[in-house]
Amino acid sequence: MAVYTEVSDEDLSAFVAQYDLGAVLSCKGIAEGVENSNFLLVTERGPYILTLYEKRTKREDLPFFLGLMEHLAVKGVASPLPVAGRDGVALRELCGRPAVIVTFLAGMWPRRVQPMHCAQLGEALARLHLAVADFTMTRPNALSLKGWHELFAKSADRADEVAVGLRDTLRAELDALEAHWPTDLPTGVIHADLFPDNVFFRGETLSGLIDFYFACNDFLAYDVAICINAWCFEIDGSFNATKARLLLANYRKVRPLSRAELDALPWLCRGSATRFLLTRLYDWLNRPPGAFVQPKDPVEYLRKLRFHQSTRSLRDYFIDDEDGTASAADPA
Ligand SMILES: Nc1ncnc2c1ncn2[C@@H]1O[C@H](COP(=O)(O)OP(=O)(O)OP(=O)(O)O)[C@@H](O)[C@H]1O
Ligand SMILES: N[C@@H](CCO)C(=O)O
Repeated sequence: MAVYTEVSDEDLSAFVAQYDLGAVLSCKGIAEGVENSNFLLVTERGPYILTLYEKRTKREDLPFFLGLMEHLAVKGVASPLPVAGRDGVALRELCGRPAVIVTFLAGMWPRRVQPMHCAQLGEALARLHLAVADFTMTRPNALSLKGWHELFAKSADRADEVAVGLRDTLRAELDALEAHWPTDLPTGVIHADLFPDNVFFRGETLSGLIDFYFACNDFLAYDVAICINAWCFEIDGSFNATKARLLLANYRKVRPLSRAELDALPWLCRGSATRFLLTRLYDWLNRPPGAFVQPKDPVEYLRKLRFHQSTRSLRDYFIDDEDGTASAADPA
């Protein structure tokens, strides 16, 4: 559970009094997420989400994130909308943290990802990429190559506490990524953290996307790679090619991927695996004492990285046709 900052009843009432939301009926810490402190806030006007932004969400980035959510609402992408106080301001302060109330999105994230979830995700991701094409604010990706090196430097000495040989693996992988990272693919605003717990479904239908706090400008295909890693592996670590094909095929129905983007996918997947391995490793080694949070397993992403490093790479699964179309053949 991620509640790093406790909010007293008095502070909460004074905070909510700045909005036209009526009185607070209840406020409970949310038992999910690792980045920020989230509360389900119920007022006389209904349910909302109260977020207090913690260490990794920089104050100066918040206008970009909130502006993006407002832009998405205008474009009809189902996602939370920041709520402004009576003074018209959405970004406020609570308990010494930047804080925002956003609208509540109904739905549940899928606990067991099925192929049909991946199909809908592919389409929603492509629609998101099209919807942000005219969003004018920008934010560089702080968690790309340079940021990975910085995270590695902070964790290298203790990396082998998590897995023997991890330090050498990461050093070699960062060198390989430096040599192979693409330079001129189509860019735009990406979600950059579209894991199953950030995609809501009502019944079997995708109902919305949340958690835009890693959104940034980067290669659009890198977002696809992040989703392949987050959605298309099974609990036993095996890659599910059916899910990946559905994700890609439905993405490409809305936003075609160029040959260059398809060719780059294996390296984008390795980069994405390295990115989440590094942040999970850092968080694992730097767990705040007493915080009500379950850190995510770094080794899960080490396994995904090893998969992408292996000869049975993505290319073998579906990037094998001359024209870049997905292949149906599974090279068993
Ligand atoms: N707008 C919303 N509507 C409904 N539920 C929400 C909303 N925003 C957040 N939640 C709930 O809070 C949980 C945590 O939110 P969120 O994913 O934004 O937190 P986080 O700390 O940034 O987590 P993550 O580890 O995914 O980065 C979600 O899984 C969801 O249950
Ligand atoms: N989605 C991230 C955590 C939130 O940044 C992970 O699973 O490592």
